[in-house]
Amino acid sequence: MTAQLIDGKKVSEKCLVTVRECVDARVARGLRAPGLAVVLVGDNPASAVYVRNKKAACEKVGFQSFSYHLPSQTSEYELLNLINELNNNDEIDGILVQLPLPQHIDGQKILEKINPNKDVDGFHPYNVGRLLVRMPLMRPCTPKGVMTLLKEYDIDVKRKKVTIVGASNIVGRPMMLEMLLAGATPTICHRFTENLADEVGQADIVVAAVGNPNLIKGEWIKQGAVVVDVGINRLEDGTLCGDVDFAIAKERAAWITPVPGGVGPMTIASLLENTLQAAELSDKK
Ligand SMILES: NC(=O)C1=CN([C@@H]2O[C@H](COP(=O)(O)OP(=O)(O)OC[C@H]3O[C@@H](n4cnc5c(N)ncnc54)[C@H](OP(=O)(O)O)[C@@H]3O)[C@@H](O)[C@H]2O)C=CC1
Ligand SMILES: Nc1nc(=O)c2c([nH]1)NC[C@@H]1CN(c3ccc(C(=O)N[C@@H](CCC(=O)O)C(=O)O)cc3)C=[N+]21
Ligand SMILES: [Mg+2]
Repeated sequence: MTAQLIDGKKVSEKCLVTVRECVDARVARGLRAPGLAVVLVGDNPASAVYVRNKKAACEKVGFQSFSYHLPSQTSEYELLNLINELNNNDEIDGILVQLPLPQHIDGQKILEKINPNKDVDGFHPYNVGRLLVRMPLMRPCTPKGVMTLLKEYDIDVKRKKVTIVGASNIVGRPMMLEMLLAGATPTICHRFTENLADEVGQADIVVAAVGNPNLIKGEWIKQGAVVVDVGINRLEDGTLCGDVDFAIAKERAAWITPVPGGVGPMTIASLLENTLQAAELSDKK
């Protein structure tokens, strides 16, 4: 079997058109365009690229974007103060603090300072808890993007065995909660999981989110499975690849996401959807 490609770039563009239409309709009704604040601390080159992409996406859909680029020696106190200002700024509907933060700043403390209604990343424990108890509000962007992508290709997750490899707060764990909410039976694997090959081999749907190129061998994939590769790894020659051995996996899977052009663009699309949702929430107040 040769897998069909899941085109995240194409689906993300469709999502952006929908967001754009909603923004135009808001503005026509005399409402503000949604505003997104992106905060970057330090000079991580990868982070700078992502922040640029987010800004460009904001412009495409007609959002107002606010950028804050702070030096790497910014104190935790100064960053908390900035977030306080952004929480109180009525032109700002969404706040995104780019991760990772420098070592001397407690990332969890920063995320908890963000007003949960403006937490468009969905990383605040309040929003994670809402997803856990089946009352999602702001849903973490990458897992939400994966669910949108599967839905767009009519890939039903209900009753399916889903193996998620990687258990981070920003991808693996919320991915598990999304799958559970959608009626799948998720298994989540991490560093201490024994027999990773067996866990992957039993899955109808595999979601890889580790950050280790080719950790997942193509031969592990069950015939006809769906492979969603969240991993983004930059190789020495400058090219990007995922966590799954794509060439072999695609000869076994029914569906597979490429890297780039798979989950990455969907993360940005979800971010814009969440920011629009946050603006709509604040209209009601
Ligand atoms: N496409 C997109 O939009 C996005 C892509 N990414 C990419 O996804 C990948 C994961 O990101 P993120 O979740 O932030 O990464 P983290 O490093 O925070 O988490 C990685 C997870 O993988 C687990 N892990 C590490 N080694 C192994 C192993 N050998 N076997 C099984 N599990 C292992 C870790 O386990 P433990 O918990 O035990 O340490 C951890 O749970 C990265 O490549 C990142 O660039 C991230 C965000 C968005
Ligand atoms: N607060 C916060 N929120 C995040 O959502 C967040 C973060 N911090 N820190 C870093 C990770 C990583 N991440 C990506 C987003 C888009 C692409 C993306 O658009 N990728 C494209 C191309 C990437 C490229 O060409 O470099 C693709 O896969 O096709 C990738 C990775 C969001 N993250
Ligand atoms: Mg994300």
